[in-house]
Amino acid sequence: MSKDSTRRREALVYHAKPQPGKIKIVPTKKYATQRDLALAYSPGVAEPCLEIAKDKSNAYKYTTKGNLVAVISNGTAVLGLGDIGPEASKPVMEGKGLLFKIFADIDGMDIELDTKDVDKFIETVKTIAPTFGGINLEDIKAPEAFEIERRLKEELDIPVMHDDQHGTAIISAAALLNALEIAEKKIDEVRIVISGAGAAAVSCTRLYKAFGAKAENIVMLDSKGVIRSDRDNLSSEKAEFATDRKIDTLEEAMQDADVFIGLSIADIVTPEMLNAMAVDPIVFAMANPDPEIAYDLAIKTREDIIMATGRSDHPNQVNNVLGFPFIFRGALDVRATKINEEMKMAAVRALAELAKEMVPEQVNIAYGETKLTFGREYIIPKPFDPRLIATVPPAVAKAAIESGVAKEPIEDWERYEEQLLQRLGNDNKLLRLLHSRAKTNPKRIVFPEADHLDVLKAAQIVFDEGIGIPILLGRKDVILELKQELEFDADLTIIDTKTDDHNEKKKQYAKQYWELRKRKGVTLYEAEKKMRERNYYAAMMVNEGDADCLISGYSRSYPTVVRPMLELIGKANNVSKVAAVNLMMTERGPMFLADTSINIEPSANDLANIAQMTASAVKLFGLEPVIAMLSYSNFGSSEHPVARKVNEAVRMLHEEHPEIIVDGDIQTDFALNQELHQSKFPFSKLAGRKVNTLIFPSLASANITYKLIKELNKSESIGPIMLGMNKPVHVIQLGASVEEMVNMAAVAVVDAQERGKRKKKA
Ligand SMILES: NC(=O)C1=CN([C@@H]2O[C@H](COP(=O)(O)OP(=O)(O)OC[C@H]3O[C@@H](n4cnc5c(N)ncnc54)[C@H](OP(=O)(O)O)[C@@H]3O)[C@@H](O)[C@H]2O)C=CC1
Ligand SMILES: CC(=O)C(=O)O
Ligand SMILES: [Mg+2]
Repeated sequence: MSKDSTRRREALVYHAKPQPGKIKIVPTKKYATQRDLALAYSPGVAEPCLEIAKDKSNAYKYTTKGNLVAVISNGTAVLGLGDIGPEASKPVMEGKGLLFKIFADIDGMDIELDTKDVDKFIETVKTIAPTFGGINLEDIKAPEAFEIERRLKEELDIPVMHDDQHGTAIISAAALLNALEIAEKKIDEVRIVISGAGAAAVSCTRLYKAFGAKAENIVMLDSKGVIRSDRDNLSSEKAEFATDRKIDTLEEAMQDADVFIGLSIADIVTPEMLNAMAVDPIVFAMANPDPEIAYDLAIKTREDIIMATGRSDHPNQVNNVLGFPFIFRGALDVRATKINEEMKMAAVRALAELAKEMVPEQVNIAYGETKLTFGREYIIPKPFDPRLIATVPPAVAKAAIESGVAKEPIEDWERYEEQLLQRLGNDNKLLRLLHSRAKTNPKRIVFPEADHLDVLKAAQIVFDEGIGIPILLGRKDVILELKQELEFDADLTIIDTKTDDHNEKKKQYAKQYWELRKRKGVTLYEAEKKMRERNYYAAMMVNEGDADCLISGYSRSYPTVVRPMLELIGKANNVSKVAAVNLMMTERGPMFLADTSINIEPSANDLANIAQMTASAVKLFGLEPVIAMLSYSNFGSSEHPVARKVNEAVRMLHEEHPEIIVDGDIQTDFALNQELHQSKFPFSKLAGRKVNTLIFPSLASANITYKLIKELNKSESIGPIMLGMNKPVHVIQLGASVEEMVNMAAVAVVDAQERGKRKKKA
């Protein structure tokens, strides 16, 4: 199957499963008891109603209004797909809802209107506006988009922004300022070609002019060609950018141009046109999903190009996703009545400056880069940059206050920035980071249970996403049948360890296994029999370097899967006992829990080792471990051997590993509640820090806790991740979900990468 059709199928399944669409509404208040319900609804609900009736602004205090943004479209200019109708625009609008949430913790509600009539559109939005704190207009075609936005801005007292106009303008202006700096060109001197004269193009060009671009250096084109001043029937927006030059085509316009801005349609720029541009040409081909010229073709054509597209799969994504979440966040937080020019310019400057600062390692890891630095391939921050939330909204909010449109000015900026960072605490960026990191250097990964549908599905995702190259063990006929059913036609190694007796490797593995265990009562015949078992065969593959890593355990009990790993691969040289950690995605952020699976009653020494190994695992995820050694006691308050053992483990860790941030013995609530911790135990190494790792005094307590969190909170979890093994082998839970297996595969691949790096260094 071609890459395109795979992507198409993947996109459709993504939207359809496990439930149709991308967002849902969930309650934020308790609703367990009759009393809760009497507060949530009648009679209690009448009280906030009356307060709001007295003063409308109380809606911000008692309802979702202040954090709710409507994403409204009529589907007339959906991406670069054109007028495909309101229903067909819904996936894009839901997508914006998702982005609002994950990047800025704003609730974005999509609304699709079945009308092309400007007055009716405006009237409808005005009628529903009391519900919302802001209005994001989207994918409405020009020229209607201009009037709709202008009038709504005038008539509503909440921020209204047509994102295709201003979001795009803000991001592309920031990128343009930086690209010009790299090309050592001046904005008031460069010749700019704008392809497109719609909502996005007009607004972008206006903003470039506000930053100094000269009207006489600009040529704009629409579907009919160059917009010349002598052309008839130009709309007022097009007339604003009409040129006196006597040229008609894009080809002519591109001659000696310094900058090309594409906000039109796919594939209209040719290599010849790029070759006609001036030295160090700046090309922003922003049509979505396919740019005006494909990235690879452009790069191949001009070595000196500074190239950006609207897509996430190439360097320099100039896409309004970098803007709208953060611009609305800032506007909502000061209850701005508008998003004005000052706020837009502030966002441009904040974005442009951020690109020049040192990039945090977390961002390098997320994008599989060694070291992103300001330059041709990094002119604008990446959307997953965690600094955006603490940089752009404060800049926008400050500009709103200074320009007099903020109803609730912020006073404590430090506190505001802290609150902004906390908003991102519970998203699953850690998983994104893990997957991106795996994709930078995919490894050969054995799936010993590939004849199970879900395991094969996981292997398919691992392969399609570029996380790893699966090696499939199991009944060959079943695997082939399932592969066909899944339309998984990648050409992968399939090994049936039971029937494949001519397999030379199998004989070789049997011999090696026998060599390893012949003095432990194993005969060659038994060794040969063992190699018919997939988990033994798989472990042997990793041992012999025929695979880089393995995950198993979907269909077999934990001990059955762990045994061959321990027998054949064993623990690493510097480790006294292996252990296991589970990563849980909780409401307060990611939490690592150990030992959830291996050491039933760890000694003080074992606990210290577990903490140390867990600390290394936490670092694998790009986080700094802050470890609480849990107990039912606090800092020696109990003399019971269990409490004393934890206390002793902490003493050992402090002595032998002063670099690790760890303390205890400590009760769970004191460990997790920063204020409580600080007030009672200010001497603790954990005081003032957010604990992200919990080491339990026994397997029972760790295992019970992680399963409780998983079931009660429906938290996503990864693990148990094996710690201290000699090779990257990992065990999944019996009946693990496809997502869990894919995540574990990513862990195994990253684990293999890290070991590879360490080996190289040594
Ligand atoms: N990367 C990003 O963040 C963003 C990208 N975009 C992209 O920009 C494009 C336009 O969006 P938007 O402004 O909202 O849509 P509009 O419908 O408002 O504008 C489309 C414009 O493209 C022009 N056009 C069509 N064909 C050609 C052609 N062959 N040559 C030159 N111009 C042409 C149209 O001309 P005419 O006026 O004659 O009809 C019109 O002016 C889309 O591809 C969209 O995906 C938009 C917003 C953000
Ligand atoms: C990104 C966007 O808003 C568009 O292409 O329309
Ligand atoms: Mg759009």
